[in-house]
Amino acid sequence: MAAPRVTMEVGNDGVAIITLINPPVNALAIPIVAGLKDKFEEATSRDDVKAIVLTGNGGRFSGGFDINVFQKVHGAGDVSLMPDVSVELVVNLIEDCKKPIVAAVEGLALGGGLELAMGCHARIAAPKTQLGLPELTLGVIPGTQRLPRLVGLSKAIEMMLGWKLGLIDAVVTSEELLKVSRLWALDIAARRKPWIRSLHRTDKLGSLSEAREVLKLARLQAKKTAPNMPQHQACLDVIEEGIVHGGYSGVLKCLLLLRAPEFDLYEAKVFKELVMLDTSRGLVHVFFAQRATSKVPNVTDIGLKPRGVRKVAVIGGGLMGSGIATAHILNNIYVVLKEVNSEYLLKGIKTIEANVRGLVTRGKLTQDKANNALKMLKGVLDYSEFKDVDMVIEAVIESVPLKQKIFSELEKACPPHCILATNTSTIDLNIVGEKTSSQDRIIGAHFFSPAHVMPLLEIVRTERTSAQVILDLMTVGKIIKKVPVVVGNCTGFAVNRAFFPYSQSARLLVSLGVDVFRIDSAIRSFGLPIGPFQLLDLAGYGVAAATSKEFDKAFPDRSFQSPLVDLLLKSGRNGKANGKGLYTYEKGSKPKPDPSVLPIIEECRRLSNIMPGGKPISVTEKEIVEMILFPVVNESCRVLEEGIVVRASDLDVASVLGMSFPSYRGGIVFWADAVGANYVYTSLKKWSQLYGNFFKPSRFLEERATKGIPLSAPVSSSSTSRARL
Ligand SMILES: C[C@H](O)CC(=O)SCCNC(=O)CCNC(=O)[C@H](O)C(C)(C)COP(=O)(O)OP(=O)(O)OC[C@H]1O[C@@H](n2cnc3c(N)ncnc32)[C@H](O)[C@@H]1OP(=O)(O)O
Repeated sequence: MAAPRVTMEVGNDGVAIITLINPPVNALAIPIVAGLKDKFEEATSRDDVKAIVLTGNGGRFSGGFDINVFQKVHGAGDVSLMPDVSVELVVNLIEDCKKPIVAAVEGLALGGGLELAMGCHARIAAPKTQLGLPELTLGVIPGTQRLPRLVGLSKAIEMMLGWKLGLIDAVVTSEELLKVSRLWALDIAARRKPWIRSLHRTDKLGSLSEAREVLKLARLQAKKTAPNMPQHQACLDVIEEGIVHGGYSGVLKCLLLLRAPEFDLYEAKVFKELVMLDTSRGLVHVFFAQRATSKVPNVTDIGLKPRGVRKVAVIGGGLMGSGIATAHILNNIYVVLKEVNSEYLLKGIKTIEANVRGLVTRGKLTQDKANNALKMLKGVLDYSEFKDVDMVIEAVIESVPLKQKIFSELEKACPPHCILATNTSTIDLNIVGEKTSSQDRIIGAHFFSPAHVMPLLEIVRTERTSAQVILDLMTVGKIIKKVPVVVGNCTGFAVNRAFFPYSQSARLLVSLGVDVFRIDSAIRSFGLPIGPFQLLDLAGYGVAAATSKEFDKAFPDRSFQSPLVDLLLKSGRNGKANGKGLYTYEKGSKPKPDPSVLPIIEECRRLSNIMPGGKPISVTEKEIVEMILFPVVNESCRVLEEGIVVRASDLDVASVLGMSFPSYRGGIVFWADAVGANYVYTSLKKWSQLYGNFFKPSRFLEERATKGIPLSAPVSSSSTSRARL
């Protein structure tokens, strides 16, 4: 790949076209920032240049500042590696330039890319250009000063915290983009169009008291939605600084935030809280980890091309099947939904319609798109439509004989190229396909509920699944906007396997005398959206009892058998499904802890009989979190050792997207390394002595902790002799 560079061409009309070239997204890498400075200086000083157009090569303006530099800053702990974009380039060379500059924007302008465009004196865009300030998702703040001045404070805050607006001067076709931008720049030079420096504008800001009111509401909102992410509040602080003291002061303060070590303690503190904080490290890690999942050795690097998947059959119209069907039709893939009788079929179709309507109600889908999606669905009761399907996803109940029967039938009903996928969350795929001779095209497509919303697709392969089939499913996964993570075949695969101790340790803590609702609250404060017991209510106790059995069977040496779920079921409770769980559920209000469940919990403790000396143990919130999550880290270590995932960061992505582990903590393995393998190991060892084998550290954890090797370091070939991948 050619080195990143910036080019400049001066036309006969006196317009200099400055082009960013750094495929695939024209990220603002250090040489690009330097190149931009050079070219703007040159264009400003050349007499034959009357006006300037800034654009990106290859149909994309810029994906923003080069995130690799963040990683370098985190690695070296040295913030001076960040080049100064905001003042030297955007303010001095672009915004304050003596010649008009127009941004010709196409494809995307994100983060620092959008900031460059906003520093220009006008912006012309091609249709469907994606504009955004995703910096908060990386733990840092965006340029905060120009956007409020260009579009107003409320809209700017909306966009920085995640939404859209209109800050473009004209939208033209791709073909006309450069032509119109050139003319626009010349019009500004000739004063036929206004020469606007966005940092000077105040007309959209409103009065100071209005601004303070908007900021107050935004702060409250950010406190609720992003409680553990300091960058949100910092972003609002810096906006306020610019509104009170002027745009330049705001920009300078942003700069101070980044360059804090040279400045006073306050800035140093804010700086530490943002750029160098674990929040940013975690989020940047997840960004790259997510992209790494699309690189699977011996699948994506052997020259295979994905085959098109146009028609998919889904077997089973229950919650999972209808969610899976919804995900496909929303992305233009034709779906045949098969059920065993018309009553179940109708129910499945109604669920799909409700899924689609729900997206329209929440403003996530237009009515037109919803109608088109529903046209892509056909319900059937037999296999006659299966003769030309490219993939089948079986999503029936977890019954081995039923799945085996279905796969034998599929072998006869489907064309030979058809991918045969199962959505099982626990059953060994070799057993599912045992009665067929199509093991090479049998694969796990493990969706997470609700399947049309949750972003993770766990792709489970066996030793016999062909690379082509894996690649095809990865490609479909991306088309239906999931993040596919390829994993090996074992009980629970990667996510449920690593997280089975999560609910078990929560129940163990209850048996040791810790309050159910305190446990949920500690886990929520840590950053998961709901605690293990609210999750239990949501999933339903039947599901919990069934999956617990699978794990008890597979891992009897380290499974904690709590009587809690059985006792709850016996008392007529089934969680959210019947409105009677550990929480009470009333329409329109949040679930509330149900005090009438306390006698059941007392009975559970009596039956477990594990409280030391018969008295509840005393633990801090931090200990609660650790006693629940360190066993998850421990099982993750086994997943890593057995080669169930390609790389440790795949488990990070899977934990974030499948279990809602907080992304700003970087995922389960990244977090464990941040806490320290040795601390995890010694804590587990201590608890295993006090409370038994459930906490016993795995061999892998012990070895890494005692040798001081990070858990995320690649597993050596000798220890992956039993590798599944
Ligand atoms: C000072 C400034 O205000 C601070 C900043 O600008 S911070 C940066 C803000 N920008 C962002 O957060 C954008 C991040 N990028 C994205 O969201 C998406 O990559 C995208 C929407 C630009 C493109 O998505 P898509 O087409 O699906 O391609 P995707 O696979 O994500 O990316 C393609 C490649 O570009 C890389 N890339 C994308 N954006 C990048 C960036 N800003 N810096 C460095 N590399 C980047 C990816 O890592 C990936 O590399 P790989 O092929 O080696 O894995």
